[in-house]
Parts: sequence; C-alpha cells; structure tokens
Amino acid sequence: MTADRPAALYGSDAPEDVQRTALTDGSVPVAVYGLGKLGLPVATVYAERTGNVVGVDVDPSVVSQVNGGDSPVAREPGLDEALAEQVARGRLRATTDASEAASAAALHVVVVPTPLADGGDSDGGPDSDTDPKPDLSHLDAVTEAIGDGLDPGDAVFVECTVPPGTCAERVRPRLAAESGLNPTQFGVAACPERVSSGRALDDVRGTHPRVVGGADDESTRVARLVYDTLVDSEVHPVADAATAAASKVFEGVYRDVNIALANELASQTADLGIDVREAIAAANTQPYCDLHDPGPGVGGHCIPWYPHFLMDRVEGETPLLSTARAVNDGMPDYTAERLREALAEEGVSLDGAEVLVLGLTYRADVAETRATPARPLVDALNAAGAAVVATDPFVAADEREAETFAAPVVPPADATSRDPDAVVVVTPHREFESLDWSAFDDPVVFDGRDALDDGTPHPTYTLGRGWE
Ligand SMILES: NC(=O)C1=CN([C@@H]2O[C@H](COP(=O)(O)OP(=O)(O)OC[C@H]3O[C@@H](n4cnc5c(N)ncnc54)[C@H](O)[C@@H]3O)[C@@H](O)[C@H]2O)C=CC1
Ligand SMILES: CC(=O)N[C@@H]1[C@@H](OP(=O)(O)OP(=O)(O)OC[C@H]2O[C@@H](n3ccc(=O)[nH]c3=O)[C@H](O)[C@@H]2O)O[C@H](C(=O)O)[C@@H](O)[C@@H]1O
Repeated sequence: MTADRPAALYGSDAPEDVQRTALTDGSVPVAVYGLGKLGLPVATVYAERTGNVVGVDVDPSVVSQVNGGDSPVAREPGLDEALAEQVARGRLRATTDASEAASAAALHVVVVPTPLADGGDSDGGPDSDTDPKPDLSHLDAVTEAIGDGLDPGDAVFVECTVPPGTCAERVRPRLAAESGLNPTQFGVAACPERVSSGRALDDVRGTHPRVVGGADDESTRVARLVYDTLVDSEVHPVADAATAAASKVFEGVYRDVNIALANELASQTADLGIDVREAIAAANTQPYCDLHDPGPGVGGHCIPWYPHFLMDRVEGETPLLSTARAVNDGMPDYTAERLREALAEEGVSLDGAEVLVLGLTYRADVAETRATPARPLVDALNAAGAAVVATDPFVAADEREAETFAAPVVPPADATSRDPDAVVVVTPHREFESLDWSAFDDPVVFDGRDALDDGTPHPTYTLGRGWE
C-alpha cells in the first residue's frame, strides 16, 4: 500500500479513481466468508480483480482443498483452472479462522448459507405443515466474527440471499455491538448474486446487471464503486439495502409463481385435450408472455425457499405466494398419480410395479439435492406400493447422500440392468443422453421434463403433453 492509497473505502476522501486503484492493486484486503457453490466463484473473481483475498470456511476440508488449488465445487466450467491460478499466484488463500481474516480485511463479502429453519423438512425445504422460517444462524455467526475484526472504514457486503431488512436491522446493529464502533464508521450493503450453478464463474463476473443497496448512502457508494470495478455488467444502485435484498427475493418468487402457473396449466392437458406445452410455446411468441416450464416439482436451496423469506417478513396476507408453493409442492404427488393412470392404461398396477427414477438432484447436471422434488416423488411411489430404484450420477457416487432417499440408487451405467415396468424422468442429467432405451423391455416412460425430445421406443407420457 503506498502512502496515498487508502486501505479501506468507507468514508474515504481519496479521489474515486485512487480508491479503484487501491482495490485492484490489493491495497484493500478482502475476506470472503463461505466457500460453497456461490462463495468459491465469488472469492475467485475477487482474487482475479483485486489480488488480495482470504476465503473463510468452517469446513476444514474445503479450506485445505482450496489451499491446494483444488475446487471442492464440481462441474463449474473454468472454476478449477481459475481457482488454481489465483492460489498459485498467492492472490487467494483460505482459512477456518474467521476472526483472523476479519481483522486483516477491509472488505468483507458474506456468502454463507441462508436456508429455511427446521420448520421445513429434513433438508430445510418447505415440505411441511408448519410455515418454515429463514435460518440466519450462519449469517449471525459470521457477523459476530466480522464484528470482532471490524475497523473504521471497513465495508460488509451481504451477497447471500436474505429477507429484506436483514442488513439494516440485523447485520449492522450486531456489527456495531460486536465491534464497539458507531454504525456510521463502517459500511453495510446488500449485493445479491444472480448466479446459476453450472454458469457460476461467468455469472459472478457479470452476466446480469448487479443490484446494490446500502444501509446508508456511503455504503451504497462503496458498493457501487467496488462492483463497477469488479464486474463486467452494469451496476444498478437502489435506495437502500432492503430494496436490494427485496429485488433478489422478488426475482425468486416471480419464478416460483410462474412455474406454479405453468404446472397448473399443464395439469389441464387431458381436460383441454391439447398439448399444453405446445400452447405455452405458442403463447410465449408474444413478448409480454413468459410462461415457464411445467415439471414434477421445484427444488434447490433458492426458489422454493425465497417465498418464505417474504411470508415470514410481512404481516400482510400473501395468498398468491402460498398458493404457488402449494401447487409446486403438489407436483410430485401429481406426477405419481399420472404415472399410476398411465400404467393402468397399459394394464399394469402401480402397486407392485418396479419404477426406475431418472435423476434425483433438483436440476440437471447440478449436484444439489436440497428440496429436490425427487425425494417426495420417491416417497409417493413407495406409498403407492411401487418398488422404486433411482439412478443419478451425483447421488450414486455419494453414499451418505444416497441413504437419504427411500430407494436404492444406482449409477447411470447400471440403469439398463433393471427391468422396470415404468421409467420416470425427473432430472435429465446429461449422462442419460446415452441411455440405451432399447435395453428396457417395453416399460411405460413418464417424461416429467419433456427431456426426451426425440421420444423413446416405448409408450411415453409427457407431463403437460399426455401420450406421444
Ligand atoms: N448457489 C447458487 O447458485 C446461489 C446461491 N445464493 C445464495 O448464496 C448463499 C450460499 O449459497 P451456496 O454457496 O450455494 O451454499 P453452499 O451450501 O454450497 O455453501 C455454503 C458454504 O458456507 C460454509 N459455511 C457455513 N457456515 C459458515 C460460517 N459461519 N462461516 C464460513 N463459512 C460457512 C459451508 O461450509 C459451505 O462451504 C445462500 O444464501 C444462497 O441463497 C444466491 C444465488 C445463487
Ligand atoms: C430468478 C432465477 O432465475 N433464479 C435462478 C435460480 O436458480 P436455481 O439454480 O434455483 O435453478 P432454477 O432454474 O430456478 O430451478 C429451480 C427449480 O425449479 C424447476 N424449474 C425451473 C424453471 C422452470 O421453468 N420450471 C421448473 O420446474 C427446476 O427444475 C428446479 O427444480 O435461483 C438462483 C438463486 O437465487 O440461487 C438464481 O441466482 C438464479 O438466477
């Protein structure tokens, strides 16, 4: 750090171009808390752009893999190479010692999990009869550690998705209490990430505009300066942190409601006597229409959980959000019932039938099972008396994960050794593209994701289209 280069940005009176240079030449040390599917790409991009990053994680195996230049996050194009380079060049290192990292850093980027509390099902999903609430315990733990090492001029950016109001009403006061600083001596901003696993590095670098909002104007200024420097896309500052956090949650609930609409329309296929998927595609030729894709359910640790961030935060009624949740959570049972009917049309009872489930994670080619619809679907098929076997490239390779499903899980290579009465496509991983369908002895095929676009040599029922 040279004499005129600020080592911290909040409240700095250096010219903004000098502040930008201080950021990019490593004069402003950065700490990134949480090195998971989102946090590790974030830490890597911060290292690429600033050269002085310490990543913090509570998992020692994550820390040691990162320090060895190995990515604990799988199937993220470019991440292995980018991470290895940043570690090899000494621009990124990892530690489990959050307080040590916080004491050295002037920019604190928080990317820890914000799941639903145990009011949901075992993986925190909303498959329960009590309204699940956000679990902010990881955020609180990191806030305490950062507060321990917080100095005047520091800035804290909350990139993980949080209920609107969390930054100003929870994070900022706890930082002040822990550090003994006045809240006007440090910055706090919500800077949510618009990242999809499988494209994480590119998305962090700037596929979409970056929304930022601070607990005060100076926090917004610092967030704008940092992300203007860090990302390739436009930075979109808003009035405050609550607005920025709300924009992220709103995107998610928009998606949940629109998937529910697509699912409700798809469930009318038989009554309408049409291919609802074709009608959706035709409707979407109109630019103001964006009907989503129907499917056997909505999973992941984002979309099914964000509505509860809002429902728990507001006093008012939110019937649309809760109805959409109910529609989407009903899709696994809907899928099991359609399969029962499809088998019956072929003279086969679901009770006693062998059913092969293709794909258990929540989205194709992503190794994440939190709130996956495959879990309640397997349970519904078991309850109907079916003998269920599942295949998934990620879950089959992870014994502990496989044991959380109420069915044996085999690798895709072993799938065709089965002789199922029915095959259900839930999550179309790319490994299934090479599946030899001719190896099966004429099962009923249920395509939950319209993934088998060239069909199969067997009677196929597609959710939202009916029989092909
Ligand atoms: N994964 C994604 O594509 C996106 C995730 N998000 C949000 O980002 C947040 C994190 O998500 P992921 O990275 O996917 O979660 P993840 O579960 O993949 O990783 C979380 C990481 O944080 C670590 N961790 C937990 N508590 C910690 C603590 N107190 N201090 C330091 N590290 C701690 C865990 O060991 C783990 O390595 C969530 O709030 C999620 O809503 C937002 C947009 C996209
Ligand atoms: C608004 C939005 O598109 N948010 C994205 C979303 O990504 P996520 O990884 O959760 O995947 P997703 O494509 O939303 O799918 C979620 C679930 O919904 C299902 N799904 C998705 C789209 C659709 O038309 N129909 C459907 O059934 C998927 O199969 C999956 O089970 O949530 C991410 C997040 O917030 O973590 C976010 O960064 C991503 O940009």
